[in-house]
Amino acid sequence: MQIMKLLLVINPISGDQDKEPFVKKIKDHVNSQDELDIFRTNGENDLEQLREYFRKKYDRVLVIGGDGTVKLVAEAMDDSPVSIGIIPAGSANGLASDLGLPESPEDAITVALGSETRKIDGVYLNGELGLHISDLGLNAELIKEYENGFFRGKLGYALNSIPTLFQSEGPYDFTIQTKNRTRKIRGIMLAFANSKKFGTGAVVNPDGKIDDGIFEILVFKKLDFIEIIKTLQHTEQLSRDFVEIIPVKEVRVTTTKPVDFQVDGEYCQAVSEVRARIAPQKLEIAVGK
Ligand SMILES: Nc1ncnc2c1ncn2[C@@H]1O[C@H](COP(=O)(O)OP(=O)(O)OP(=O)(O)O)[C@@H](O)[C@H]1O
Repeated sequence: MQIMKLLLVINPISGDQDKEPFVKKIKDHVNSQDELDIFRTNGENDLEQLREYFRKKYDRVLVIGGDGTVKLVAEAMDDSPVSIGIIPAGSANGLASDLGLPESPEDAITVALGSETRKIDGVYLNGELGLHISDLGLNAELIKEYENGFFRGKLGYALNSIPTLFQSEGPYDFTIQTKNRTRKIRGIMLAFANSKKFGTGAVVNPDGKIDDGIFEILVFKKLDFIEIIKTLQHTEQLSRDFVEIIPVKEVRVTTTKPVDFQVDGEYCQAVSEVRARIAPQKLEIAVGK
């Protein structure tokens, strides 16, 4: 029998839930001869510490956390060819939901250790790797408030959202430069979307595919509750008065004043320029038994 070398990366605080029951289930699942290294994130110098782990060759990296933790692992492993198994345990889990990964811990562990894998694209944004959806404007403002707020988890996000929605500094004037064209569009938020839906399940980018070698620029022009409900129902075309969609491989977005910016649910800082380019087939994720 082949001995597997596994690295388990756990974010102890994501999604406000205890991860130890997951660890126990994983230990029950793997063979007793398998090597299992465990790293618990501390939120301070995780990237440097994880890079040390990747001096060793692993057969699979298992991640218990949200999108931010998957992104951390992807950055630490750089171009190492090992595939990642995701056990979703964040407040929103956008990437896992986009990939159709199971929500129940038992099924997620089976898939995370399974043999069916899928390659996905990444997007470099000002040199930082994003895997899911990053944005400038309203959603980044919400994430900033959430990170500064007292509550975590979905309820925390909702509670922190309310004041921000009324105090948002937008709309913003976005200048979007692609190879052949420069456009100026006013909106409350501009997203760089590598996939279809937000972690909440809202389908904001109906044509988005996480492995097609392109990403979409989405400019949301206004807060329109009817259109937001359509995104939750996944059915209808979204109106161009609500969102404008531009497929790109490379783009430069500038604003007249600094705008809050987030990558995969992690607040970065306010910026007035984002240069983004696709990184095709960047990561391999376990998606089936
Ligand atoms: N031990 C820790 N203490 C405090 N913060 C931590 C710790 N470990 C990781 N973090 C922080 O957790 C964040 C990443 O969380 P992650 O995105 O995985 O989960 P989440 O925010 O709950 O979920 P989601 O991104 O799906 O909404 C990073 O900002 C990281 O710095």
